[in-house]
Amino acid sequence: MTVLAPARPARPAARLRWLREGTLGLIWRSPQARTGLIMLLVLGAMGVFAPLLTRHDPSAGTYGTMLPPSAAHLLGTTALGQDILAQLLYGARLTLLIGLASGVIATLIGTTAGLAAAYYGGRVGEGINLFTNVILVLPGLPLLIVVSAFLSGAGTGAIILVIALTGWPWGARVLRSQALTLRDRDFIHAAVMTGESPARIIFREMLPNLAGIIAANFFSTALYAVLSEAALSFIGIGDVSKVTWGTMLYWAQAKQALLQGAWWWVAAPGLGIALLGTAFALLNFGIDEVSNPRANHARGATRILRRPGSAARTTPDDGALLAVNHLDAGYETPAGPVRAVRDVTLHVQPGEFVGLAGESGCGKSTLAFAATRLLDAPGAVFGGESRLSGVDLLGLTPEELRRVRWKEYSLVFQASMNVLNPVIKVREQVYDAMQAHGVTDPATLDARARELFRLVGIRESYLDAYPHQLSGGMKQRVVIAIALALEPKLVVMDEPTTALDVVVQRQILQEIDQVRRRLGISIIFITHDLSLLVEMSDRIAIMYAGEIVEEAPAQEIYTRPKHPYTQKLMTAFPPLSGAKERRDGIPGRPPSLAVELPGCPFFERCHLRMPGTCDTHRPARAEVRPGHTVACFLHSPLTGDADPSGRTLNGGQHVLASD
Ligand SMILES: Nc1ncnc2c1ncn2[C@@H]1O[C@H](COP(=O)(O)OP(=O)(O)OP(=O)(O)O)[C@@H](O)[C@H]1O
Repeated sequence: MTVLAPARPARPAARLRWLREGTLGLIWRSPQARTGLIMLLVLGAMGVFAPLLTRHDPSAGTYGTMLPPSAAHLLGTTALGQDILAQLLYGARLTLLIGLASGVIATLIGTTAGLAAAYYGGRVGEGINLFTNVILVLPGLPLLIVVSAFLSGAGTGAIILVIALTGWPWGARVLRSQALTLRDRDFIHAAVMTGESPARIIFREMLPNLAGIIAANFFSTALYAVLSEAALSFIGIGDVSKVTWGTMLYWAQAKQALLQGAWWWVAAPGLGIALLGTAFALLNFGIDEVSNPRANHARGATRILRRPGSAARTTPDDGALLAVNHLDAGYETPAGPVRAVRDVTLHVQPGEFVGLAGESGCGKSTLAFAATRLLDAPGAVFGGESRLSGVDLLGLTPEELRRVRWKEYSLVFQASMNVLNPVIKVREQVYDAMQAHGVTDPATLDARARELFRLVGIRESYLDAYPHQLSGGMKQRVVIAIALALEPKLVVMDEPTTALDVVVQRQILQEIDQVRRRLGISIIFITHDLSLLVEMSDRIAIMYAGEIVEEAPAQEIYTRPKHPYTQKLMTAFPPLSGAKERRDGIPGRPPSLAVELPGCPFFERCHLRMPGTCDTHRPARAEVRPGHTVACFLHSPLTGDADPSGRTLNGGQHVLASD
């Protein structure tokens, strides 16, 4: 018997980034964290190389007392005749040691407690959580003072321990809440089901995903430790015979430095602590930012990184509702840009149903998101334009975009049903989009919601249900109803029914088609299922490796596919009727979108390839019949010289070729 194992769910990208780039690599990418790291290294070097940087002994009181800064004593001297620069340099050692060691211990305790509380849940989890909360609500400084007083005379180690023992709960709380959301992710369920031990799941599966938060926690605890040490030393708790920046402040205060005008005695350690605190804070914020790039990225604010001159390559709209012209889009990665959409031109006429098909990873979703300005970081548009009713969406301000979005065009994704808020009635959620665009009359809202539900085939009574009372198919219909609420001119549907069973899928698709005809809206429908598209679409565009390699009316592509890739795709799906046949699929894999190819991207897998031509020149899209274009040298003759930029040979102009 063959046992089919379910595909292992993918681990989140955050983890992969930490594994690939490492902590230092990510720190270096954030200007804040980079500055913090450089400051920390400089302060650390001061401590390490103190004997080389000063010839004075920090403890020896052999100089004049309270001397102001001079060439002999750059930062002046103390009331006991010690050189302040020497104290500052040597003091950096213990100050940093206390900060870093306390940070390490507190981070270890906090990480273990937070992860264990989240992973075990139940009584164990609650117990750990309760203990964490108790420590957290105890006022920090008084607790530190009490514990330190008990341990007075126990030395630097005791100070480190005390600070670490009072500094871990905040990190534990943050980590617990992050780990709780992680615990419900598919890849953790899969790890549990495959029998991995709790320790392995916590440390191998969960921990790397939380590396960014843990690193940020570490630096915030180190900051807390430095400030706490300074505070404890300042009030005389701790070992004041040792030189730290905190004890320097203690002695300055004890000898009334400021009252006697010796400001330099206070300024030097004060500045040191401020710089060290700033370094830790910058590292904390910077790591938080790079480990969670979405946190600082406004939704819908797709980055437009057009190359100079790229917008000038406008193609006439030909009355199209949506005119995507020479669009270049993709992702900015540390290894360089991934060009997931390459010089794509696609026009959608009013009322038209355009299908977009192609293998997984060929750039269909990136095209849909970039054209509608919904591509989140690290995604970006590198060039081209996307015009809706003549207005370039890529040039709109966020406010202009907000007004257009949902009213002029809307989107439905594969997992759209998950966007429904489980604790808000469906009716409210249908009203939301309409209210955001100025429809506020309750009677109008109610009538429109009922009409929408009838349109997508759901009983009106479900308007007052909560999402959890609906099946997956019904929820997806609700989302489609919401997408239609303002009667947009265009709806982009990215595999909207893939998560549903085939019967429900077919019903929903038929309803979408009816609604489209009734309302006269245009639809871009993305799927891997070419046979489905042939049934539904007016026109189909086939994408491969970020490019549209063929585009034609649906029946034309079905009966006369020209591109070898389309031909292979057509035969990859079994027919609905007739004898059973073995399907071979398409051997090989699509090329990486991170590299530029000199020739046709399908060359390696093509059964009709022409070495010397297809691997060295880029085929232009040529019109082989009215409305049918193909990018293949079997149909578009090789003309002119190869373009070193790797673009089409004829600048994207369609060449007429014989059928
Ligand atoms: N955040 C990202 N960072 C880097 N590359 C990415 C990112 N997201 C997607 N990609 C790459 O962009 C390419 C296009 O992905 P896209 O999701 O647009 O393809 P698709 O055809 O819609 O695939 P599917 O049908 O599986 O959704 C893929 O090669 C993918 O590896």
